[in-house]
Amino acid sequence: MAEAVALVDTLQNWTVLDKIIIPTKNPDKKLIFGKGNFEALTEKIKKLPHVTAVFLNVERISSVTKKELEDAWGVKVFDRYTVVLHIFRCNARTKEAKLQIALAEIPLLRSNLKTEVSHLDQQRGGSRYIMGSGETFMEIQNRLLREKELKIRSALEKLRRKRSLLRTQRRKREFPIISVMGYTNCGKTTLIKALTGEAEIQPRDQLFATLDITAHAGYLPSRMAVIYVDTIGFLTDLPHNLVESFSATLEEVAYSDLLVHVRDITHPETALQKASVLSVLRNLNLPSHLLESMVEVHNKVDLKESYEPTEENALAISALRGHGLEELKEEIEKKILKATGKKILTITVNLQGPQLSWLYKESAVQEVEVMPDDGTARVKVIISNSAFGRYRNLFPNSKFFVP
Ligand SMILES: Nc1nc2c(ncn2[C@@H]2O[C@H](COP(=O)(O)OP(=O)(O)OP(=O)(O)O)[C@@H](O)[C@H]2O)c(=O)[nH]1
Ligand SMILES: [Mg+2]
Repeated sequence: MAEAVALVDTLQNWTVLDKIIIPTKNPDKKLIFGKGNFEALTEKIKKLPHVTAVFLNVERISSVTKKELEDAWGVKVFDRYTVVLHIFRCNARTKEAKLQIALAEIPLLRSNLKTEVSHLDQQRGGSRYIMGSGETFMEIQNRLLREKELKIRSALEKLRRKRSLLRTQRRKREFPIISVMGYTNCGKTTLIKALTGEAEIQPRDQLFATLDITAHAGYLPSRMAVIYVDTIGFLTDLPHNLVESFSATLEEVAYSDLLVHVRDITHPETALQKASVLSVLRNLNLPSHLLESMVEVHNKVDLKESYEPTEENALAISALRGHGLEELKEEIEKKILKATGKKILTITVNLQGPQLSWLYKESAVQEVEVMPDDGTARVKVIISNSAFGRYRNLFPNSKFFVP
């Protein structure tokens, strides 16, 4: 119920006047309430003079049901899908987010069309051809929708290619990619802001504040540069594959080196939220090591007195107050090194030799400490196992140690 209210409150100028919990039957069925409940509900709605809409907190209702309820109550009726879409519409800033919303609306338009046409047909008896075009009204509308959909898809495809290009470039430059994901409003954006120190990032106390996937650079304790990817929040009972913004998030998740799962442990339904996120992830056929290495973060601990995670391996933090971030970075670094098959080493090189320039080319040099007395330098590098093997073949007498 709290979440349903939060969804409505996220929309400007919308307020909840009254709320009620009643059982629903199969939402695919035309009648989703029992007769008695339906009558009680109708009476309740009629008694509220200022009500302008009814929000049924179910995944989706069919357009037939929607029409029937709207006729009975004389107000608009929304389900989770339409409310979330509306939030998206209000929050969309970029071209991509706007296109994604337009695409997510197509199935709604299509099912509305069906209801509309069946009404027309009842009125006029059977389908008719429009002005000798050889197409019925339904066929024309369907064709227009199809054309619209194709246009949106191809525009989105262009943007997606751009994103995949960026991804390839990130890969080439060997920045490990860390996807920060979790339920909506759990603090993903706040955490990325804290980890990267990027001042322009704006977290908001709102469901679906973030609608675009963005990448932000940050540093781990050994000064390894990484990319944090901010993603769209999850929500229970939503057809995630239908909403393209989610698909893009899920695609991005599959390409990362590490997943960080942020949880708002102050939320009354935090356990349910976790289960919901994990169940979407499990259905994605992600490489199993990504799921196994996932870092679970318990956020907003500043609001709880002396909080201790019950889950093993979970890290307690406050993204807002900056608690526990050093431990989190250490943990991320450990897992990134493992995932990418890299190690951090300090290698002693002779400054007269070619070692240093070789290391600059083949590894990520973090620090160079020159020893003026003997013409050597200690070079701290992040290097892949294979590159280090080659280094040792080329320079067999080299000295190195793990810092
Ligand atoms: N008290 C407290 N509030 C936090 C903390 N982290 C985030 N918040 C608040 O939680 C709200 C949501 O934060 P965001 O970072 O926008 O959350 P998000 O997960 O990016 O949300 P969406 O993009 O909407 O899915 C904001 O009001 C934050 O200030 C925390 O550690 N402590
Ligand atoms: Mg966000």
